[in-house]
Amino acid sequence: MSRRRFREMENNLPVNIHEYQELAKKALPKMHYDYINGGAEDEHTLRDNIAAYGRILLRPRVLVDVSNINMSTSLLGYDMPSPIIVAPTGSHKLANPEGEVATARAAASCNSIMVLSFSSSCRIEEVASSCSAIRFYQLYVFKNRDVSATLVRRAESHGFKAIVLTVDTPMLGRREADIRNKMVAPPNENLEGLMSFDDLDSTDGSKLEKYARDTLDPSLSWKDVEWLKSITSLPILLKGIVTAEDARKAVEVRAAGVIVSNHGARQLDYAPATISALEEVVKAVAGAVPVLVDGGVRRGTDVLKALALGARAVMVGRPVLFGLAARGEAGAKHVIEMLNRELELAMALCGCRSVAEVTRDRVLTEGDRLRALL
Ligand SMILES: Cc1cc2nc3c(=O)[nH]c(=O)nc-3n(C[C@H](O)[C@H](O)[C@H](O)COP(=O)(O)O)c2cc1C
Ligand SMILES: CCCCCCC(=O)C(=O)O
Repeated sequence: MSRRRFREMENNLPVNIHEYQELAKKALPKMHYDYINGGAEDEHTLRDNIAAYGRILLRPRVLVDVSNINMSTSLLGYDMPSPIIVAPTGSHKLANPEGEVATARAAASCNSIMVLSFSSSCRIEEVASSCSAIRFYQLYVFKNRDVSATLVRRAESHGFKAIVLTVDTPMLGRREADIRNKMVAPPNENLEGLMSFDDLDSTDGSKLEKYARDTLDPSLSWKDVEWLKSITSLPILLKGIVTAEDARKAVEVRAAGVIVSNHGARQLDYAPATISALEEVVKAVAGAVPVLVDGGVRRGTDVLKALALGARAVMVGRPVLFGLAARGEAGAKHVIEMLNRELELAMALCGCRSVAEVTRDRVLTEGDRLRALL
């Protein structure tokens, strides 16, 4: 590439996640963009996941020497240069033909942990051999438990370091854009030889929803965490918890971590925005295990707010897919880098030199403002 062309591209690089979203919308067929961007039913929670961050204000402290900012932290004993992790999202080949392999390389080049989705469009083995990095594997439990168990064993034997069990999806949420578009997901190559999907074509509506209805086990319950423990020695994080009651149960069943998530508002509409549910969960867990959060993180300041409310790390879903759709691996990498740089700046401007200094008093929540009026 000529130096001039390179400079042109550099000058036109998106400067924030919103611009990546615009580019992704232009780049993708409507069915695929709607699948990635959409939420369940009225999309109330989808809007609120983002809006709730906007209702939290920052309380910066000044005249702190911030010439060195250290964003590093650790999770399950693994050191991370920043608390930003790639959330599990299915079917990356919808965004880019290289799929999860490109995303894995992008995350690895930022030393960021990636959680590979059970609904990955690339094979576990292919992702594992594409680059070396710490990776976790997200699990759905199918009616046919052998299928899920086989994938867990494959992930474990290919070096994945933890299982993220998604607990908010006994059935797929009602995503009306997908129904209208008759959404078809690319084949999950990991399931080749394990199951067949003959009658999906007969469905008039979201084929993804039909596939989920046929496969996901709606009887999954707390006792099944024991089953999962019996088939893997990896630590298990539970993803999709938004209440103190369930957070306490997660600790009781000895989960290694809790992820406050509403599945990017794709499951139960009118579930709370995750940043509004975070503190309740953090208090209930009382330091027993790390608490992560995802949903609506679009800015470094959002990450800082989540850390201040007790999150050990945050996961980002759609932003990485927007980057991938817009510019492939380079775009996904740029998205992670941009969020890291924004977090660094937010920490400096708030007078926080390390994540340990991002304390509760750096944020003013809606609850704080209401309590101040009493
Ligand atoms: C296109 C898409 C696919 C997703 N696929 C999965 C999945 O396979 N497994 C899972 O546990 N969560 C899945 N999620 C939810 C994400 O892990 C995460 O909770 C959510 O994207 C966070 O919200 P954000 O997109 O606003 O960052 C998916 C989300 C999106 C947008
Ligand atoms: C096996 C069920 C399909 C899951 C589709 C991926 C997903 O979680 C999503 O939110 O979309």
